[in-house]
Amino acid sequence: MSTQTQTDSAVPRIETFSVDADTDTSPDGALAAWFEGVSFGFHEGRLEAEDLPKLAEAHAADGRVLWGAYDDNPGPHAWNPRIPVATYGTMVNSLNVGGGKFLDAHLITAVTVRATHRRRGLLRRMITEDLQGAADRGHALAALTASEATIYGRFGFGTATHTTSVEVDVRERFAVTSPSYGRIEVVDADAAVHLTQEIFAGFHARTLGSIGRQYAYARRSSGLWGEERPQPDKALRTAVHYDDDGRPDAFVSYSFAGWDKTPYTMRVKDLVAVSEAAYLELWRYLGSLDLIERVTFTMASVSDPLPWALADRRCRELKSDEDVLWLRILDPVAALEARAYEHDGSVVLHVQDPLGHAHGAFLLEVRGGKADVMRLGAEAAVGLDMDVAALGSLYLGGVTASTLASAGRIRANSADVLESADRLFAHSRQPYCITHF
Ligand SMILES: CC(=O)SCCNC(=O)CCNC(=O)[C@H](O)C(C)(C)COP(=O)(O)OP(=O)(O)OC[C@H]1O[C@@H](n2cnc3c(N)ncnc32)[C@H](O)[C@@H]1OP(=O)(O)O
Repeated sequence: MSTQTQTDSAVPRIETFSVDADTDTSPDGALAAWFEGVSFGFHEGRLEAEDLPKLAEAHAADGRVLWGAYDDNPGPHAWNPRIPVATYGTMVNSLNVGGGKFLDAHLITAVTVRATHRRRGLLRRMITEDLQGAADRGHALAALTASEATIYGRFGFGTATHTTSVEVDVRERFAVTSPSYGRIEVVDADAAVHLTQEIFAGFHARTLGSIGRQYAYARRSSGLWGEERPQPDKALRTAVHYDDDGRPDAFVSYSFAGWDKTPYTMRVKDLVAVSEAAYLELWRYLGSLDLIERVTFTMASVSDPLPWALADRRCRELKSDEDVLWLRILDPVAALEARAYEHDGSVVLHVQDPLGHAHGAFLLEVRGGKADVMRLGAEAAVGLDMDVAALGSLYLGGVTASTLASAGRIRANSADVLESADRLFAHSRQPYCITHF
């Protein structure tokens, strides 16, 4: 499928296409040119022709829609004009919105604009058109993971989940004190590709804020594919934890940083567990690796139980806190009715949205954990007033209305309204997303 929009030949022509079994995967095809555009935008190397069929298979499996902006007026010696000067991609995957509920999210990825064409409104053009399309197709929200935190707020995205980066000293003083169970096995890549998918499915089903994973993930987490290319990553090892009944309930994939790096370090690439107990078992395993002095993990939960399970909690050093999921509410009625609530109550929200999708006043009423949301007239009394990006941050309960009010991101007409909004949006657990896309 391929569609074109507009145009006046002075501005790049935008084309969108999807990938299927018939897509040309030769180095001269539009798909290869699109990948070259993405690689250029993220400062990666040129594409290897042999990788194209596998990359195409992955993009087809994800149901991605690819956007390219083409400059039809290139200079005399310009790089191949078939390579887009801007790229953009979308796909749909599920977001866990708590209480065993899921919402299909419109995911945005692969956003690049070539330096020669930047700051002329190409991103704005693509994202504005795309968000309108997603809203027209009935998506209640869009999501992305951002390369820089300064880009997407203006388009209505707010940070909704965070992870922490930790370094753990696993020398003699390291000991996990929680009760031990089950067993660990090192598995080969072919088995790992299935096991990591199965374990992730268990994690996704129970974890607020989790986004379903794209096709390449299990291949990269198992070492069948590397990070840069769909070729084996021979340095990556995968260990799986099985419970007492032999069911796989956690995996970790990791690689050694090398003998020239001290302290000797194991880097966790991916670590997924269906329960806290299984998570701690993986740490017990990582702590048992001979010759290793330090383990690094960049995707720990902000409510990580590890320090509380260590004999010496100072073994775990917190290095940084990073935003992961950015949410953009497109339809406040559908989005707010879809999520789970742990407390009853009601609040009137006034939402400012420069793009219009979520603009308006809404009464959110929760009874018996079920939400009803009604659109009100502009004259409705204000409870909370916020822009749509703040609503995206509030949506999964990763930050409270009070904190956003303290930061000047929300205005409340009384302390009582803030307090009831805090209760209404709160989840007993912090949202945790370990999918980058
Ligand atoms: C979901 C993802 O894929 S995240 C990956 C994003 N991509 C990258 O980081 C790759 C490197 N960067 C780029 O390719 C480009 O600079 C992009 C895509 C970030 C921006 O593309 P452009 O076409 O230059 O953006 P555009 O001209 O439409 O700018 C729109 C607005 O965003 C602002 N903006 C754009 N990029 C940035 C930035 N990096 N930091 C701060 N503001 C930015 C512009 O100033 C403009 O603001 P305004 O309209 O409010 O005045």
